[in-house]
Amino acid sequence: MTPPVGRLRPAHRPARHLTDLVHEFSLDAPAGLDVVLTGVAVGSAEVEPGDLFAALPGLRRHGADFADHAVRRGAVAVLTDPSGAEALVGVVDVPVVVAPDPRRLLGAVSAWLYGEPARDVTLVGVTGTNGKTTTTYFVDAALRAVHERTAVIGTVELRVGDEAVESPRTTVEAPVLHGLLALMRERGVTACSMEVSSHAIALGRIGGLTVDVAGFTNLQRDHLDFHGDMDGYFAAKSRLFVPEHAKRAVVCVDDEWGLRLAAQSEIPVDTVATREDSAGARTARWRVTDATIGLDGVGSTFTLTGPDGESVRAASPLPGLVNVSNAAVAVVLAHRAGVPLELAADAVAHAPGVPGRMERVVERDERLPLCLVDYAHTPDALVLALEAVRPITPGRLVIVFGSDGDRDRGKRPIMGQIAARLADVLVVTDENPRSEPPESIRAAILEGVRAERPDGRDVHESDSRERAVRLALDLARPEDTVIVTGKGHEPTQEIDGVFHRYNDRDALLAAVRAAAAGPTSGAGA
Ligand SMILES: CC(=O)N[C@H]1[C@@H](OP(=O)(O)OP(=O)(O)OC[C@H]2O[C@@H](n3ccc(=O)[nH]c3=O)[C@H](O)[C@@H]2O)O[C@H](CO)[C@@H](O)[C@@H]1O[C@H](C)C(=O)N[C@@H](C)C(=O)N[C@H](CCC(=O)O)C(=O)O
Ligand SMILES: Nc1ncnc2c1ncn2[C@@H]1O[C@H](COP(=O)(O)OP(=O)(O)OP(=O)(O)O)[C@@H](O)[C@H]1O
Repeated sequence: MTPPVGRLRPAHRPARHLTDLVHEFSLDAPAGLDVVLTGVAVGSAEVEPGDLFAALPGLRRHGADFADHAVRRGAVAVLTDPSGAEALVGVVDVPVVVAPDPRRLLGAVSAWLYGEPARDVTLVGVTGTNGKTTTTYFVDAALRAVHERTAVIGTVELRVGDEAVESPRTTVEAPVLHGLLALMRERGVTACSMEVSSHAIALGRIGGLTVDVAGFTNLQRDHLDFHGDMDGYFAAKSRLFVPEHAKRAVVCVDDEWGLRLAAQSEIPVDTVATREDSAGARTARWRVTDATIGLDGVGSTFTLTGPDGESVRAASPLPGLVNVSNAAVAVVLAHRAGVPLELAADAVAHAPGVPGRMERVVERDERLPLCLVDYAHTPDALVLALEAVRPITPGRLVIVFGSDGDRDRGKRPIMGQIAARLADVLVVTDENPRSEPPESIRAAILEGVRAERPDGRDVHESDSRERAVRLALDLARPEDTVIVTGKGHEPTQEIDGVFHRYNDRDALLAAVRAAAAGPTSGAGA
């Protein structure tokens, strides 16, 4: 897939006067200076000629430190806060406009610059710890049933109509978002489903955006390094469910967080209970019943019943009960976004696979085990992924996994313990170690593994993810299942500031080719 740089804006650029911007948003600006703005950017490396550069105060640096770079790349004006403006005196020779909190304003500024493109697109936004990507793709499948051209914004890709580029993150910065929406308008795309991360909400990336329907999947332990505690994390998520950002909501009430969100919501809410034993099963407007896991382990069927007695027989095309949940939420989201219920259910049932989400890379045959790639990288997601795979595994369950560096350290031993409890053969390896020593991350995981399995039986460690995958293939017999978790679709592995091209699916396929070519020597325990 094409890397994203330079491919995200409409061909016909806007042209808006800085003086109009200053007037519209009551900014502080030097008198008498005007320039024409044809775009907006938040990172200096993404600046294109004619852009307004937003120099924002960051967690580590101030964007004003990079204004010079932005101007050299062609920025014609800078939007910043008072301390940025002070730092820029005599540094850049373009107009500097000042707002007390430019990050909060940036979404609205971007929407204004591009002529409010979101108004021309039916928008579904999905948030929650797990299931955003899967649900977003299911929603897209349903939207396609009534919209000729659709778009997807999320972790895996940015897709507008038929064109897709790699996504830099789950939810792009506000200027990129509104640029994408303008591109959609230009290309006749009339519906978009997007993932909304908690970081995006906290950092104002959804400023200037009101989605038609906002969806909530669940809240589980993750990102506590950024949000502090679960209440802080919940508070960030719930800021999507306010009139400024969403017209209505579809909230999964399988957990207490969903119930809490629905209870406090100021916008109309459709609650969905996707398990008969879930927290909101008795009170939810929409309910899933009769969920049956398919015998081939591929999909599941279920009945979805609505508040007005409507009922459809529906299906999830991916294994596991979590995907019943994602499919049910997606059907209700698409229905509330204007897709007839039966049509939405049918489209979700036939949705194509989602890259890196329970993706079947190698099918079981007389020589090879079933091999899957899954993005589970939180304790809860790991439990659910392993539980989903067990029923379709006649032999042993072999897992290759690790945990990210520079992120929530507390979950590492927990992940180790879960893998030791629910899988048979473990290959502990690296994920994205980032700035941390990879061996210390593995050591923390192995501590959890030992707590569950003190004799260290069938536990292996490898300092190379490629070799770990190969080792798993070597160890597995045809009746076993190999599942590689944690990185999903990711096209790179981040080690010490360098992004190496790496992908679990490719590594599995390479390991299969190597196995076909002859015996190998993997890295052992
Ligand atoms: C923790 C976090 O989200 N940080 C975001 C934050 O960065 P920051 O405050 O640390 O920025 P900084 O490095 O101090 O720099 C300050 C300013 O200088 C600018 N700058 C910096 C360097 C440079 O060369 N040129 C330049 O212009 C930066 O764009 C920034 O505006 O603001 C920046 C833009 O203003 C974001 O790019 C950055 O996201 C970073 C890249 C990131 O990795 N974010 C992740 C954690 C994230 O957002 N993840 C979620 C998904 C989470 C999940 O569900 O798994 C996502 O939506 O992708
Ligand atoms: N509804 C769900 N509840 C719990 N776990 C889930 C659910 N849906 C998917 N998962 C698990 O979480 C993993 C990530 O799923 P998905 O990519 O759809 O979520 P996400 O919210 O987009 O994650 P991220 O924000 O980290 O990209 C899956 O690979 C699966 O193991």
